[in-house]
Amino acid sequence: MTDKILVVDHLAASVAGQQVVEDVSFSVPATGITAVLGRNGVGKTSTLKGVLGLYQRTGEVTLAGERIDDLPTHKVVQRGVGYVPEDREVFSKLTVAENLRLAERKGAVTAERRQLVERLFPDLVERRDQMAGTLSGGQQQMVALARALVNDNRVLLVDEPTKGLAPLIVEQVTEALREASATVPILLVEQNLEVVRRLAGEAVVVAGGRVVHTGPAADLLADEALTQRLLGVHAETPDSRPDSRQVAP
Ligand SMILES: Nc1ncnc2c1ncn2[C@@H]1O[C@H](COP(=O)(O)OP(=O)(O)OP(=O)(O)O)[C@@H](O)[C@H]1O
Repeated sequence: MTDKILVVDHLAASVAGQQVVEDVSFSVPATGITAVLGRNGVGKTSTLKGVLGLYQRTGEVTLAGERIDDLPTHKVVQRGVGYVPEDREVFSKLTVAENLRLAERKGAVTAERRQLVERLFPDLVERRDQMAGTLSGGQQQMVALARALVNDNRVLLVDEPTKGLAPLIVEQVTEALREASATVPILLVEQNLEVVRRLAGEAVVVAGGRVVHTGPAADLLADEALTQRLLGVHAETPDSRPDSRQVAP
């Protein structure tokens, strides 16, 4: 029995003939939230896509002790890797309920998962018949999260869920992720360091397509010099405003 749900070993990924992940190794604990941090364009999203097989990759990826790097994306997903993409990718011409139904994997939806989604996102229950394209950005993010959470996954890969959202909605999404993380481990790409501070147990910092730091998120954020060097921002104080500390471009 391993305490790591996902192990990524010397992952390299390329797209359109360009190498976008050079050599990334890290592991995701079987509980809690692990944050992937780094400046813009360093390869955070590409790392998630490499794990999923959406980008051509080499290296080893192990899920609960089993290799998944030789599987096509749909099989990686079937094994229990949920994905919430950065741009949400809801089906805008379908209703909220239809978006959720399409995401349901045979045998992966349980009564507990449905209840969790309904508890976390009461607004979506009310809006179940509304076209997803007419929802606000925050509501669309909730649809994207709900689609991953309705299935009994072994790990979730969540890419910048608070990007572009108003502070109140950032708060709601943060709370939803916190509650969800009690039921499934999460690998979270996130630029808002206050959200990271509140959610993440571990942090993985990427620069130039490589991992340059791993360790407890709280230790990284408490180290002003290190945070400045790796992320280009000053470390936060507990009373810093949630929307004021983003990783520098
Ligand atoms: N489909 C693609 N075609 C061409 N280049 C790409 C593609 N996807 C990513 N890249 C390039 O790979 C590099 C890493 O991009 P990636 O989106 O993984 O970075 P990121 O760390 O997630 O950035 P951000 O924080 O801005 O979202 C960038 O230089 C980007 O331009």
